[in-house]
Amino acid sequence: AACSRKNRNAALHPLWQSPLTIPGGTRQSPINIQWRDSVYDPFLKPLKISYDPTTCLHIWNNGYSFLVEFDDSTDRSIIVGGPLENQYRLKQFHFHWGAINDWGSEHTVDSKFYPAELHLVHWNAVEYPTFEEAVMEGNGLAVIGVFLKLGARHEGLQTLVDALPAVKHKDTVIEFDVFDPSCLLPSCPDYWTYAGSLTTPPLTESVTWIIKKKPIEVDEDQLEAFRMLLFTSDGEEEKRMVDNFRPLQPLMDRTVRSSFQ
Ligand SMILES: COc1ccc(/C(C)=C/C(=O)O)cc1
Ligand SMILES: [Zn+2]
Repeated sequence: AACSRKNRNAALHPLWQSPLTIPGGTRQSPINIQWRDSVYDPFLKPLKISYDPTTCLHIWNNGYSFLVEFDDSTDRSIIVGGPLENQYRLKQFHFHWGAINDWGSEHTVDSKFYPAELHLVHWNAVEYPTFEEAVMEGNGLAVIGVFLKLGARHEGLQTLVDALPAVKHKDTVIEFDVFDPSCLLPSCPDYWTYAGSLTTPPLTESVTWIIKKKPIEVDEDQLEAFRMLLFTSDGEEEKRMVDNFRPLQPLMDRTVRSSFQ
């Protein structure tokens, strides 16, 4: 008799209709960073960041977040050092945030959520010819994560916030041709680093994560500006773009290293 195949649907994430867990995944992101379990690595170098503000191109609402995308055809905006063996080119940055200030970040520190998290996505253009190919390789990407906490207004972020109404709907783009993302980094050099993955499809295990220890401060109006964006296209029933973060993933056989004692 034909064997009956139990049709067990893997849990699907409401946002992307894609599996929450990657079969065979051993290095998925995000994770909780347990401060006392992180291991100080004295051989970690300082992270060197050099961005050329004129490589900024545009802001795009891709229906999941808003991406600020950069011209990555040359090595004008790069990071090097830290845990990285090569230099990596800046491709885009984006954020994850909640409907309210109690949650929104993807990573947590000692199980604490921040209201939002910035991801600066870089790729290994030394070893791979295109971003798309780097996305598929274990050392293909390096993402700097910066936590956002509620506090003083962030003047550098405000120029970005002022442009958001122009990309309210999914698949809208606005030219944004001068911006220096280093203004969004905390001055403290301390970071954690671990081997992980993308947190949206294709969820590939290609990311060296560099999570800054110190958050930056933004004010309530700036977080509210994120929350007035829409997941939906113009003309569709409006769905506010909020809670666009992936659930925490198991640490499995990984150690989080710290650049500080
Ligand atoms: C090739 O298609 C891609 C889609 C998304 C991404 C990223 C950078 C996802 C994430 O930020 O988690 C990369 C490639
Ligand atoms: Zn992200």
